[in-house]
Amino acid sequence: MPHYKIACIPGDGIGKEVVPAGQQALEALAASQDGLSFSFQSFGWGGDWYRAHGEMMPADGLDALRGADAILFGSAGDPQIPDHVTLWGLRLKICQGFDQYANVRPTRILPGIDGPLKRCTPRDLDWVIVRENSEGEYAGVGGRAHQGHPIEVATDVSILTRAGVERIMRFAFRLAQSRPRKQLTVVTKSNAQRHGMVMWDEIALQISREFPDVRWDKELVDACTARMVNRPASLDTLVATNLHADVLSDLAAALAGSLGIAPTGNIDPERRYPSMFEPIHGSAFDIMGKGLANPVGTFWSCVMLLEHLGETAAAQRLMRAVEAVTADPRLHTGDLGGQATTAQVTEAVCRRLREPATAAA
Ligand SMILES: NC(=O)C1=CN([C@@H]2O[C@H](COP(=O)(O)OP(=O)(O)OC[C@H]3O[C@@H](n4cnc5c(N)ncnc54)[C@H](O)[C@@H]3O)[C@@H](O)[C@H]2O)C=CC1
Ligand SMILES: CC(=O)C(=O)O
Ligand SMILES: [K+]
Ligand SMILES: [Mn+2]
Repeated sequence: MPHYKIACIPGDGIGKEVVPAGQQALEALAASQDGLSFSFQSFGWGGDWYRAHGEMMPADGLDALRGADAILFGSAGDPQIPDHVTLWGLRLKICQGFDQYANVRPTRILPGIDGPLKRCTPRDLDWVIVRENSEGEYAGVGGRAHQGHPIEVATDVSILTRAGVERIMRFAFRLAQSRPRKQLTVVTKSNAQRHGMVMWDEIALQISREFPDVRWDKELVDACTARMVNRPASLDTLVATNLHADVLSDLAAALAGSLGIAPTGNIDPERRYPSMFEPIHGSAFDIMGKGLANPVGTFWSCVMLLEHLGETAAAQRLMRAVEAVTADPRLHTGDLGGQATTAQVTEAVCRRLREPATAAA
């Protein structure tokens, strides 16, 4: 009988609201499916932990997570603490510590959601962005000197390694191959970034030869933003560097209706370590603590978590429950133009999950 240990890290801001919602959905799922069970361990790391202990998580915190089957994460980001301290002290510490090098970000226009593009139907927008999640612009390499002096200097050096690019390209081609259209767009900037991105392009070509059945093309990142808006149906799977994909995926989420619905998996494809699932959004300082956050991005992240565990039927059941709820505009939160609260949306999803399997399935 499958029993899964899930580590929950709500973190900061609306993470504290959406992660408990995700846990409730997983509990409702288990309660209504024979043989599926979870135990949850919650970690109070983040800004409050920093105020109490001077660090975002304990130095040996990764050891406490190592035995988990998966991690459900909220957000790192506190209005009183610099953003680079919160992000590097928690989320990136886990992503890098567990070498979760593939960040996977699916985007679709869910039923009932009115996207901002007037000529884009739900059939036209069905993307997965693969974000390199271990190096590139967010490698953390660089430094600052002579602070406050006129000669002050600061660098963030983008690092691309052959090993790092090969593994993310292989992952992206394989993912594209598993989707019906078998199509990959390699996002680049090899006109202006004339070293790392040129190697990126060369490795894409090399890896493409292992996947003769995948159709692929290359797009400069600036032009890619326009293509996402003007020709969404021409895209399917995309692969991009850490920074490029970070930006493109917020755009993708907005084009699908809201930042509040989009999910992420921070995946270790080799399964040496637990993978971590989270909504793509951050702490949302403007709405935190008010019970207004859209929990759909977290529910969808739970769907990805279940898929990663091989619980395909449960994943589909949760996704259908979420889609049934987004189809009802009375259950839309403020980011989607509605008035529903986090609790109302969560209760509606859980109610559907508790319905007899045939009705919900
Ligand atoms: N993975 C992580 O831990 C991330 C952390 N952050 C951190 O979060 C903090 C705030 O960052 P921002 O740039 O403002 O991005 P954000 O994603 O927190 O918010 C951007 C806008 O989207 C809205 N929004 C986001 N999620 C929503 C939801 N579930 N329901 C309804 N509305 C939602 C917010 O209200 C805000 O207006 C910063 O400290 C940042 O570093 C940001 C992105 C990811
Ligand atoms: C930090 C951030 O924006 C992200 O992980 O998407
Ligand atoms: K997040
Ligand atoms: Mn982001």
